[in-house]
Amino acid sequence: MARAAAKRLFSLYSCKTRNLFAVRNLSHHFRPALARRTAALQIPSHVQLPQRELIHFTKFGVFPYFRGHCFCSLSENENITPCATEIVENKAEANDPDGEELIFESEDERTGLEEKRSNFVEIALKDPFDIYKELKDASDSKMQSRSDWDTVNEIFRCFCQSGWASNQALAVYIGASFFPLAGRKFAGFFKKKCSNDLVKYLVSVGPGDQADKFLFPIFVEYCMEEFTDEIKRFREMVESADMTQPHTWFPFARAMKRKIVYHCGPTNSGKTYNALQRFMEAKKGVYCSPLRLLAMEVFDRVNASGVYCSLVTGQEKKEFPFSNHVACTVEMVSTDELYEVAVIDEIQMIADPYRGYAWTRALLGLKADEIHLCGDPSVLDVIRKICSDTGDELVEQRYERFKPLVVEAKTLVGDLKNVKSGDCIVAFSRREIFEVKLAIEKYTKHRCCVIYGALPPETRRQQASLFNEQDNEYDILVASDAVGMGLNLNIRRVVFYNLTKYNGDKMVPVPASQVKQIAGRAGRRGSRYPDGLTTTLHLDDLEYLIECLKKPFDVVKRVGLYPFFEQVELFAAQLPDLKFPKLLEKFSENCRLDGSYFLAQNLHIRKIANMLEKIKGLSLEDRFHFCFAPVNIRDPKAMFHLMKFAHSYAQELPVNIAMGMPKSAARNDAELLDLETRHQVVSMYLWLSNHFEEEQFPYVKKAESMATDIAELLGESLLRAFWKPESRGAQKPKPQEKQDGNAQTLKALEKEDGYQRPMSIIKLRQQEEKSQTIQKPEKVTA
Ligand SMILES: Nc1ncnc2c1ncn2[C@@H]1O[C@H](COP(=O)(O)OP(=O)(O)OP(=O)(O)O)[C@@H](O)[C@H]1O
Repeated sequence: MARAAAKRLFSLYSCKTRNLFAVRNLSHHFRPALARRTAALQIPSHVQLPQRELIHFTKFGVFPYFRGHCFCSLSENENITPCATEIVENKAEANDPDGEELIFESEDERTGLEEKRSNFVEIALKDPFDIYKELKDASDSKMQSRSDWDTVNEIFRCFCQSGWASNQALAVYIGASFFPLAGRKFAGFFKKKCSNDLVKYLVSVGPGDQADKFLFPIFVEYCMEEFTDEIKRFREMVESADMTQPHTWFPFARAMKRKIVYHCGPTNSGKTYNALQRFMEAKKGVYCSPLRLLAMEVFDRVNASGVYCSLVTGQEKKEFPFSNHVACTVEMVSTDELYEVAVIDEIQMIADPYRGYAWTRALLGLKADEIHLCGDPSVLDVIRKICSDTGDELVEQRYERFKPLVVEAKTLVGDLKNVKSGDCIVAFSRREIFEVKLAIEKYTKHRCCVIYGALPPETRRQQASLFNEQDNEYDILVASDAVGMGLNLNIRRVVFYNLTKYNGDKMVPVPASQVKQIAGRAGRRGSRYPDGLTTTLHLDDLEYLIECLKKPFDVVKRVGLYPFFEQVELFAAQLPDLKFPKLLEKFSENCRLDGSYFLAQNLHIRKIANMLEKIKGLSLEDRFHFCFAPVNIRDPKAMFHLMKFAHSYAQELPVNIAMGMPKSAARNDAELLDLETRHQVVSMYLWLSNHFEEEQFPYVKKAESMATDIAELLGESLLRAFWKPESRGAQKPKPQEKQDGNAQTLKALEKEDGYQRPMSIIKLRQQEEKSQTIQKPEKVTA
């Protein structure tokens, strides 16, 4: 009866938009306890502790805690105040139309428990606060039987190890690392003071979930009295890592009435063209690019059209006198300047796990009357949501491709001899790119230009213009996914050499959005090939290509966010003894985000932070900024130079490039790799000179000229490249070997009459999966 009454106390609502849980119909019995707890804790609303599923409602203790994204808070008059306006009834409510009853466990569980607890209803339903008070006031407990005592010990052992309780405890600011100790102290206190009835009740329940749920609210009462300092410290730490309202970080932008225009459509549909028209018309404008290369293209294009424009990237600043326009990389955009028009290109990259935060910062922080976003529709929903938070007006403009992309069903039937002038062969590793180039140049009359990510933008541009020009023999382009963005290319047909790539761990199919972006490079309005074609080398991959092209864009729900240095500094003040890498780790663990954001992946940053630990004399701010230097963390030579730069900087010595300049173009792949690394080192030097005190980087001019020379040498080397590729350091496994030990290597497939890639990896995977499912019954029979 009492239990039924207790259960009638609550019902859950969830907010469709924010997964919000709110409490209603609180009984008079429980309301004061609830109010007391929430008020004492001052639990803020709209919070999410990352990767944690937090507290729901404890069985009898009514804790207004949260799950998923948010939880509710109490207003001063003790009514439950939902944290969002749009409250929609959830499943629990549907089960319980009157909002009268909340089912906590299955019918069977409940019946079992009812029986088990029939003798202990009083204890089970008692306010945990009262139980705690009784324990506190009690004299030491009486002797219990050996077996009861063993059970109680086991119950507390389970409680202290309970992931559920540890997670729930976060909501009352008991950190995961402190929880086991707090649990043990609580166990000691409880066992010392508990009454016979309590012991009997616990023994009847036994170790496990039910006991944990019974003990937890009492544990909270205990902690709130015993560990006020620890709770305060943890709360302050969590609050200093609060990233729940990033739009409030930019009060000036919030004070403006901004108009956001979303140019939404596939590649090659004229989005950027239209946005740039507005940019050039404006009195003052900024263009934010995902790549240095694209910023350079826009810089050249806009200046060529008679509008003075400056260029700002991490590595260079080319300021045109009297220019009111600037083309920059998105990370470099100023949120202090006032602009009439801003363009943020490739806005879908706002969801990029590593760099997305830079787009978020630009979108939230730009002080521009008009902001033009260009990109595919995948992030449209989340942009709508962000605009509603910021109060900006959003205008959506839809685009279609000028001419549809046509899939060639014939494919190259596995033979690179079938390439034609104007083809771009796309492969997803450097090794494959050079293998393809080698094969094409060996078996056909065509010559190849090459574009991949490790090449400097200058070299990529040089290769692109060589390919675009008609009066030379370089009529084939072999490229990585780097071709998907930023270059104006006259591509007739995009041919996918394969459709899998290494993700740092294993070979995976290339995501559909990336396939679309790359395939979309074929055919360009106003170019030699206005109609675009795409196909695969291998017939087996065609199906996947068509599937990707047909697939609608995935809807992205969250965008990247990363703290500013000031936030990390504030957080560091709470944990003064922690080393920087540990600090970053702690921040990631404890930061709170609203449901529209995720914390950017910071593996790269943490790896550099770890290496910097060996260097003494760097301030926290220096360490933070060094971590963003553009370096390939898998290239030990480049990492070595970064450490050297940091070391000199910490010693307050002039930072020297300390690297020789190669005399000639590369004669083999090892030399080509070396040139790539050298360019990276010089580029890093330039980046550091732009981000740290200039006086400490006196060799900027030298670095600039080295960068130009190395880029030229790289270009020359690529034209001569007629060798087998080598690996850089610990390389990825060869795709075929990784997927199928029996598969022939690429080399073995070089046939006398042409060059064939081994069988499609996607096909191989499907075959493997099929054979596994066929084999399964055999295993069962065996
Ligand atoms: N109105 C126009 N007049 C002349 N040329 C145009 C026009 N619109 C677009 N173009 C040209 O068409 C090509 C594709 O346009 P644009 O780069 O703007 O497309 P996009 O949708 O932004 O594609 P992507 O996402 O690949 O950059 C460009 O070469 C551009 O100069």
